[in-house]
Amino acid sequence: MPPTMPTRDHQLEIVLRHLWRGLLLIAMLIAAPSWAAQERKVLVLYSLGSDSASAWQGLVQKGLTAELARRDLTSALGIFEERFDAVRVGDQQALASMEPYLRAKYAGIKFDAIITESYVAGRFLSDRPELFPGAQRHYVNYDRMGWAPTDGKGYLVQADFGRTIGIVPRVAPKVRKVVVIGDGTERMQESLAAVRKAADQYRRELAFEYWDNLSYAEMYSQAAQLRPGSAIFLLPTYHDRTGERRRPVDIARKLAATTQVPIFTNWAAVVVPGVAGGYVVSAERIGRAIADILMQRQPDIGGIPGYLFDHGAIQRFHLQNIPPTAQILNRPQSIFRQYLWQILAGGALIVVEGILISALVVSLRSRRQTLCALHDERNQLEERVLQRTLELSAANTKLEQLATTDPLTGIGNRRRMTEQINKELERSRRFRHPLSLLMVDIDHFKNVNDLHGHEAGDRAIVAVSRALASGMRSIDMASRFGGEEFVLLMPETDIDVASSAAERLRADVAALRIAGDKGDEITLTISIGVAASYPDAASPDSASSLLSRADKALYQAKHAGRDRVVSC
Ligand SMILES: Nc1nc2c(ncn2[C@@H]2O[C@H](COP(=O)(O)OP(=O)(O)OP(=O)(O)O)[C@@H](O)[C@H]2O)c(=O)[nH]1
Repeated sequence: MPPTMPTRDHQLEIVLRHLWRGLLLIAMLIAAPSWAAQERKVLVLYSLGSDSASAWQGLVQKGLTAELARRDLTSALGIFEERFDAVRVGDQQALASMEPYLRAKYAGIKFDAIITESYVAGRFLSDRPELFPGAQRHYVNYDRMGWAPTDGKGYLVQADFGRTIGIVPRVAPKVRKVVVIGDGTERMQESLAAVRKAADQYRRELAFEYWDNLSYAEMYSQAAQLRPGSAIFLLPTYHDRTGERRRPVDIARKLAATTQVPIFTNWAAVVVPGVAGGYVVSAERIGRAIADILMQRQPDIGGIPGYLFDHGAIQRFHLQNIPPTAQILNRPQSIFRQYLWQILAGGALIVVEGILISALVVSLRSRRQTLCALHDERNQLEERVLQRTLELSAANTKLEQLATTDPLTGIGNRRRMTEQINKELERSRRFRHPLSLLMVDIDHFKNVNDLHGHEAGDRAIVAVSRALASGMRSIDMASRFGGEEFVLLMPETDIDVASSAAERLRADVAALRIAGDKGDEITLTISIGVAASYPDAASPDSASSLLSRADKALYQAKHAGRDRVVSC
């Protein structure tokens, strides 16, 4: 049939339904805190014990506390809980002393409501209408299909054995035989009857065998012999044929370790690692339903059963077609999920370290660049300073040279000669050598200037200076001491050698022929006064005393007629 468009009435209905849900939600949100504020007093009666021996009770409690925590009611003072511990001590023993105990304990408390967790507690309350008068009664029941209370509100969790059996051929299509494990108790037989009825519709594809009258030893031994193609459907049994009592969860564990075939069940608490699972009643959801009743909300009883499977068993028995709504237990976490926080923390650390290292690298690089720039700058500066120093030194040398050089002849001037005389006197004293000094003066030079002009006079002075300089040893020194006057210094030379040298020089100058301006030739003569200083003399010479003695000798040479050498 083709889909039809919603009518106007239908649309209105949808809007009203949404509006109603919204109002209900607001009312519930307001109700939760007001419940706590008014502090209703509610007694929850459990059929089961509260210790670790009861896996089922543990899960119910988990669901209840989780739901209360979600509603922020964990610390509400008005919630009371009592337990019959029916499984461990037996129904009758559990019931026997509960009434006087409750009457005595809660004599001063008026409960607003009593909630029973399952049949034993429910039957106890239902059989005692005078207990806790005025309290509303809520009966949660998931194990006795044939019983319904008349004095309060019943919440029957429908055990759907059709679905619990129907899931077997769906997930394990090769299974041909299902072994149903139960016990001989009245309650179990009631359940087994329902299972038989449900199994009827699968009798063409599955053969059923019922193990409800075996000892535990027989059960495990037979289970070990089951071959692939079979499956076990384990009901929550607490007894064997001999009356021995064991918890369903322990039986399930032992069976899972013993048999080679998948184990299905209708109880969430039995789905331990190795048990396949199935369509089960969830104890945790029963706990949440009790919490809802406690808070005066409508519990989701229909949502209590659901598909639940063990991941390991799915793998081991290659189960397929698992319903998508199924809850999968013991699924191994991926390495990523397992170490998510460590990975995130490690990643964050790496990022932070990366940022720090980058900052450090940037800072180091910029520091290095700054240092390089500084280094370059310093090098350039040092180079410039060196250059300037060299230039200055060269300039100083030049200045010094200029200051001590005669510009006309290029030989040393009076200043340089005076310094040199002092140095050589010092050396002469230290090395005990004689030192001779020659004072040379061109004769009648005024006439040269007058006759040939000043420029020719200059050329004559230069010619004499060269003749003197080239006529001496390399360790001797010539200087122009004044206008046409020269002083020659001869280290390590005594008066006789100096006089001979002077004679030779005088002859050299006399041999000079200097070109005049008019094509004529100029000839010159010189007069020389020689003086010598001896280190072991009675009174050691100074520069001026040595010069003075040579000057006197020169004066004598001039006075004696010029063009001659006089020693003293
Ligand atoms: N052309 C030239 N003449 C100079 C220079 N220096 C000094 N004279 C001249 O040298 C002459 C020196 O003359 P005097 O001191 O009288 O001595 P003289 O004429 O040489 O006579 P005696 O020394 O007594 O033989 C002067 O006329 C100076 O002008 C110079 O650099 N160039």
